[in-house]
Amino acid sequence: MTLLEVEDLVVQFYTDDGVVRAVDGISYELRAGETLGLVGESGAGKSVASLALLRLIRAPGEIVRGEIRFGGRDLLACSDDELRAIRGSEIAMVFQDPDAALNPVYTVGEQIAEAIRTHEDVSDAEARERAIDLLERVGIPDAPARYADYPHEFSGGMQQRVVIAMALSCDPDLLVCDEPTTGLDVTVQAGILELLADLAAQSDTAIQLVTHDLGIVAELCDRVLVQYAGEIVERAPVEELYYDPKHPYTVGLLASIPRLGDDSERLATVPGTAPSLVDPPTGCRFHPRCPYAEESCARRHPPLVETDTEPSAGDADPDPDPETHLAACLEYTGELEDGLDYEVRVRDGDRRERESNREPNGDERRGDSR
Ligand SMILES: Nc1ncnc2c1ncn2[C@@H]1O[C@H](COP(=O)(O)OP(=O)(O)OP(=O)(O)O)[C@@H](O)[C@H]1O
Ligand code: NI
Repeated sequence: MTLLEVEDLVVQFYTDDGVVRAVDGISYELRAGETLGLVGESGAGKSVASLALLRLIRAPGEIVRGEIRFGGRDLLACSDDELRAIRGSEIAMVFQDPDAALNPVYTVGEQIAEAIRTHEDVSDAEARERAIDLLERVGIPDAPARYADYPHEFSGGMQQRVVIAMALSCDPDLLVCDEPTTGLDVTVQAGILELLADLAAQSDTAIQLVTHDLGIVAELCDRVLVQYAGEIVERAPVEELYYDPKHPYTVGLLASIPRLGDDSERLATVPGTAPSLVDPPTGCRFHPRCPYAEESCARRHPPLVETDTEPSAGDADPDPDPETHLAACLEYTGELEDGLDYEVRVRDGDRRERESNREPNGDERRGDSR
């Protein structure tokens, strides 16, 4: 069942340097209970896209256009009151900095209990009991005693657990996590990720997860969106993205040979720099950095299309199946003359090597890539 549907979302910031189109016409959907990863290098617009879901874009920024349908309502058309009711009860957010999400003058227990009472008519005693249950559920040892502690009495990792407990207090349908473990040390990260993985597996809560970390994506996500310069350039189920990436930018990100189910692996750095969002490159925004760019790439903006069908130069055909592998590259509209030529080597946990070769003219040898 489709839970969230984003259509043609555009977010701009009005700065001294000009109009920054941080999110430029993205469309995607999220089904109940699934975990969707949003990856891409710094400045691609991942956080802005996530904040826009709850209309949390502040001046000098603005949502210029688009639709965000959630459970049948258009969040961009809701009243502020309606939106406030949805925020925290149906959609909850977890950001990178737990410190900023917690109020230093109240105990963590009070804050969680308060979050519960905001959305539900329960007695103080019941709110307290539920808050303690939540603290236990997110792995805070000695929860009844820690209820009365203040945020500064917790470590960063424990604070993030508290934030997640608060986010879960109203059993949201959608949890938006933006770099939830960045800044925490590695062992603490592992604990938080395990918690999120449990949540993803055990509850009906859908998760939209923004991260730089491909190891995290491999571990937690069902599907992945790759964002580049405000646009989605590839969309695929997680295994397909790793074993059979279709967009040259994704191939660049994966160049570090990520290992599925293995330790975290940061995204590789793609040579060149992220383009200006004030005056992005013409045609394909990735073309100045793309090893396969041809003259047409500077002229024609590639639509996000299915990668497995016969190439056609038509416009994007919105496919109702979110599992379909999509990429925005002229290769898939049949407009690239020489085709893509890359090799993806992925070693999985068993150390078996899988290869996927792409040769000029789109003649693809896949080996045992599936
Ligand atoms: N408050 C703001 N004022 C002006 N421009 C902004 C503001 N917030 C974001 N932007 C612009 O939007 C672009 C996208 O920012 P965003 O934070 O979404 O990137 P990101 O993909 O989340 O990057 P990171 O991985 O570093 O978090 C930035 O490059 C910046 O130019
Ligand atoms: Ni961000």
